[in-house]
Amino acid sequence: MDVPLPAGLRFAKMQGAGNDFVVLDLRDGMSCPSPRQLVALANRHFGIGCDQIMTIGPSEMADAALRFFNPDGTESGACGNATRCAVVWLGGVPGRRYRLATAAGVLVAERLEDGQVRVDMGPPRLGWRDVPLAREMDTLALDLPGAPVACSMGNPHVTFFVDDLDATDVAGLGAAFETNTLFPSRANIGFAQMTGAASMRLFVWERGAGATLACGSGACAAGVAAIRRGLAYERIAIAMPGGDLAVEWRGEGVWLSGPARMVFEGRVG
Ligand SMILES: N[C@H](CCC[C@H](N)C(=O)O)C(=O)O
Repeated sequence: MDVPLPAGLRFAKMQGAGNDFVVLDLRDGMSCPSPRQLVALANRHFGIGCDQIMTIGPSEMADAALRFFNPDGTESGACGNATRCAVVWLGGVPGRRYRLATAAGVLVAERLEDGQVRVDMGPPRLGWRDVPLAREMDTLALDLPGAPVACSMGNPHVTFFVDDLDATDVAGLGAAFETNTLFPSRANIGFAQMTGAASMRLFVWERGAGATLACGSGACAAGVAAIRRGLAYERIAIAMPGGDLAVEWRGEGVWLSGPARMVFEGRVG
């Protein structure tokens, strides 16, 4: 890891349910680090360390434009927890609706009176080409062991329903399925255990990041999967290792709610 870090780069460290982010505000003209520098900044030993880097840029059609980069340097079209953190960074005025331009579309988000932040992640894309899959298949039960459910939230998600999450090899199975040839863009792999008609436990192995303490778009995908399978109704409480999220889906946009916190601000040496 001999990539020189961009000296003087100002950043913020934020987290949502333990999913942690380096936030780079480029709206005042600060240049975006190179892809190799982004990888170095995300490294937890040689850099700042995070699950994703989020850049916040100017936008003519929204309050800001967001981009998301995994620690392996790949860019994602969606990142639910980072999007929620962006609302806090932009001021987080309760009751104000923030419009955030992303590769998956312009999302609407707001700070709730209890301090949590919720975002409309847009509708799930349920077709096999949307995920995307390498060949035509029913996304409600993929032709894979465990017959998982697939969708896109602007990024590809596959959700397995398991009886005992603690007995599930999340890292081994997650890494194997992430790069399965059925997923030409790879995939985020979720493992969900229903704990009631309106609740589940969820672990996610993230594409390009590995196991994280929470995954916002993964929670949306798992909630949609449960509702499509008839395992839950419109709103689901989702307990993840780093904290609790909530997902609501009534057939249109998927609303993701949860905590979003500033941790510290810093400057690269
Ligand atoms: N690793 C994901 C992006 C981050 C998703 C997650 N952190 C979230 O909150 O949605 C991907 O490559 O699609």
